[in-house]
Amino acid sequence: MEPILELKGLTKVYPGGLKALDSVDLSIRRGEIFALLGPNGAGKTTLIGAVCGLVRSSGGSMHAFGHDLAIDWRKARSRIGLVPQEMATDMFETVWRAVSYSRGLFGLAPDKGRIEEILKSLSLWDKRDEQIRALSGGMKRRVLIAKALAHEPDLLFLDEPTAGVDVELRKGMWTIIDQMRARGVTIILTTHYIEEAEEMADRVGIISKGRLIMVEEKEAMMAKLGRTEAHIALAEPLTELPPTLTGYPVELENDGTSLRYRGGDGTGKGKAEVAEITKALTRSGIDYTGIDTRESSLEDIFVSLLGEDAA
Ligand SMILES: Nc1ncnc2c1ncn2[C@@H]1O[C@H](COP(=O)(O)OP(=O)(O)OP(=O)(O)O)[C@@H](O)[C@H]1O
Repeated sequence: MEPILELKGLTKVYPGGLKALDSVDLSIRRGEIFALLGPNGAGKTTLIGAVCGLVRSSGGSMHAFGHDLAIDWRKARSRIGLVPQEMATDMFETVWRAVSYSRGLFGLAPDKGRIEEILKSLSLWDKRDEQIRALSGGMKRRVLIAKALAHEPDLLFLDEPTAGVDVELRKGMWTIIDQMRARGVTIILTTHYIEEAEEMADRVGIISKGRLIMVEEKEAMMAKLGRTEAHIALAEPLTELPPTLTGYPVELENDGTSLRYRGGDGTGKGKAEVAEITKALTRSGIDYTGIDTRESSLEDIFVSLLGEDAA
């Protein structure tokens, strides 16, 4: 299937010489949720801005829905929605007017029923006649989402949709994003909350210093780069490892009072090896009093990848 968005060699050099995007290649599939992860200043907002026409790219090409954005920008633009990080909307407008206006801006016929549906799904219906400035931060953010949904985009960018909102609202946002996906909207989100990518995304891209250093299916990334770490507390300290543990990635720690295992590949191999190790200990007559096993998270993977990139 043709990608919904295709970037090739996308580059942005800001006046002054800073290369915010360095030859980014990315294909987005129809209907997926793609999470773009990266530290502050990595280039996430610049990438979104380039696709949405807010930032002029310095090189490369962008195609959306088969249209070359450099030529047919208008045709593609009406199908792309953006929820920016910050409110750029009239604070004195009412919620209803702001959201209805967004629909009109894209040339769609007014549809009160659709606006009502959107406001209800975002729990903004009761606030429809309030001025935006009177809303809480979380509600303002939902107004931004409502505005972006009002013109029924097929491709939606969410730039840090849950930054600064409380945990409860964040979970509520995830539900809304899930509902959008169910309607067939393709979603690209940037986030600082790796938990959010772990929860929501089908694929994850990691960007650092303007370079897309990895793009993978989330599950594949976790399987490829995931690790198991286990600490086995020993009943009596050891001075050296028993021969039965030769070949396993284990070492003694805490003055020989525990064993540390670090290995596996995120597909369950680690847990299986830890079980073998405990059997080997029993065979060698070594007692243990507890095992603490932990699978690495997307966060661990992210940190280790960025560590490599920084080196
Ligand atoms: N208008 C601009 N002029 C010059 N440099 C800019 C401009 N906008 C962004 N930059 C720089 O480009 C780099 C990428 O910025 P960008 O906002 O795309 O990063 P980001 O990944 O979205 O960061 P954050 O997570 O903090 O939002 C940063 O070094 C930033 O300082």
